[in-house]
Amino acid sequence: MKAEVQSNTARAAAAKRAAARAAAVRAATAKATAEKAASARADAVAEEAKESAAKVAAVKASAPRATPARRPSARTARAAEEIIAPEEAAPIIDQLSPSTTPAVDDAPVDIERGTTAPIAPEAVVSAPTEVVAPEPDVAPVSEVVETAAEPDAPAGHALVVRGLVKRFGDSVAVDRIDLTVPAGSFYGIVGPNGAGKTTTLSIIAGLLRPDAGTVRVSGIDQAVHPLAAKKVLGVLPDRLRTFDRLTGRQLLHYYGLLRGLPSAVVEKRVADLARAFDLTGALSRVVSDYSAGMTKKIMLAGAMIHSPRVLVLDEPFESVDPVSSGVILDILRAYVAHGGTVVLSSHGMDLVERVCSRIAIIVGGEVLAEGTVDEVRAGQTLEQRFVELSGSAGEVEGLEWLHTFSD
Ligand SMILES: Nc1ncnc2c1ncn2[C@@H]1O[C@H](COP(=O)(O)OP(=O)(O)OP(=O)(O)O)[C@@H](O)[C@H]1O
Repeated sequence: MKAEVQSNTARAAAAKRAAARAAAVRAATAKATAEKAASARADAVAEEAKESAAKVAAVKASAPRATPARRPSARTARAAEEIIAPEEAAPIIDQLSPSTTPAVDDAPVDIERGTTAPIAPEAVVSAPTEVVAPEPDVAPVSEVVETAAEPDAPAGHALVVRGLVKRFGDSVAVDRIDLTVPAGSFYGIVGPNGAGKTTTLSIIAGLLRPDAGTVRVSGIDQAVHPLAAKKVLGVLPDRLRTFDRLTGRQLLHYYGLLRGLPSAVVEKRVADLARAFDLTGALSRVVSDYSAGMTKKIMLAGAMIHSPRVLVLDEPFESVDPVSSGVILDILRAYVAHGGTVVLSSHGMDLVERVCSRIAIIVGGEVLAEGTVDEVRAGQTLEQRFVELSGSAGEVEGLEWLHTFSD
C-alpha cells in the first residue's frame, strides 16, 4: 500500500515536471514568435516611414512658400481626419506643422480644416508610426489598388450605383438607391432638404461608407478599389472645409501636388483655373478671408485640377453669383462635351432643367423619379413635379405670434 502511494506520488511529480517543461517550451515559442513579429512590424514601419518621408519631401520641395500662420490645433487635426482617412491626414498635418515646413520667415502653415480632395494613390503617404483608428463611417483610402476597371462593368457608364443603403442610428438616410449615369452626361440629383442627396454623393465620392450597396465609378468598384475610383473623381463636397489658412494659390498647388501632378503643370493649371473662376486677384489671400462664393469657386477649381473623368459636385452653384455661375456652367458644359461626366445636386430647378440631360428626384432616401428631363417632368415643369413628389412642406399656421411684434 505504502509502495503504491509512493509510486503514485512519483508519477504525479513526473507529470508535474513534464507539464512545467511543456509550459516552458510554449512560453519560449510564444516569445520567439512575438519577437519575430515585432521585428517584422518594425521593418515595415521603417520602410513606410522612409517612403512617406520621400513623398512628403517631394511635395514640400515643389510647394509654394507658406504665409505666417498658427500652429495646427487638435481641432484642426480632427477636422482634417473627418475628411480624409486619419492615416492620410496625420503625415500631411505633420508636414505642414511649424517644426518641419520650410517657409518664408520660418513661418509655419496652419490648416484650420481638412482637405476635401480625395488623394491620388501616388500621393498617399501612410503614417510612419502611430496610426489612429479610422472613423467607422469613413471609408479608408490607403489601400493598394489596381487601376484596371472591373471586367463586368457596364460599358459607357460613368457611374453605376446599386442598392445603396445608409443608416444613421435608427434613421435611414439612403434607402436602396439605384442610379445609372452615362459617361459624357450632365446628371442632376434633386430633392427636398434631408432627402439624402449629400449622403448619396458622399458615398459616391468615397467619403462615407454605405451599409449596403455598390458604387462603380468608370467601372471601378469603389469598395474594392477605393484609390483607383478616387483617382477618376473630382469632388466638391457640401461643407466647404479645407485648408483655409493657406492662400488660394497654395491651396490649389497642394491639391495639384496631392493628385500627383508635376509642379510646372500645377502652376499653369492654377493660373488657368484662377483666370476662369475670376480668382486671380485673390490667389495671394488666405482662403479663410474668402467669401462663401469665392470659397466654393476655389474648391471647385481644386476638384478639377487633375482633370478627372467624373465630377461629383454637391450644390456647386449655391452662394455663387450669376456671372460666376454662368462661367462655371460654360466650363462644365465644355467638359461634358469633351467626354467628362458631371453629377451634381442642386435646389435650382430651372438650372437643373436647363442643364442636365438626366435627373433623379430623391425623397426620403428613395429615388421617386429618374430618367431624361422630359421623362421626369412628365408634362409639367420640374418644379411642379418636384413639389408633387416631395409632398407638402412645413405648416404656416400656428405662427400668428410672429405678427405681434413684441417690442
Ligand atoms: N452624420 C450624420 N449623422 C446623423 N444623421 C445624418 C448625418 N448626415 C446626414 N444625416 C441625416 O440623413 C438625412 C439625409 O441628409 P442629407 O444631408 O443627405 O440630405 P440632403 O438631401 O443633402 O439635404 P439638403 O438638401 O438639406 O442638403 C437627414 O435626415 C440628415 O439629418
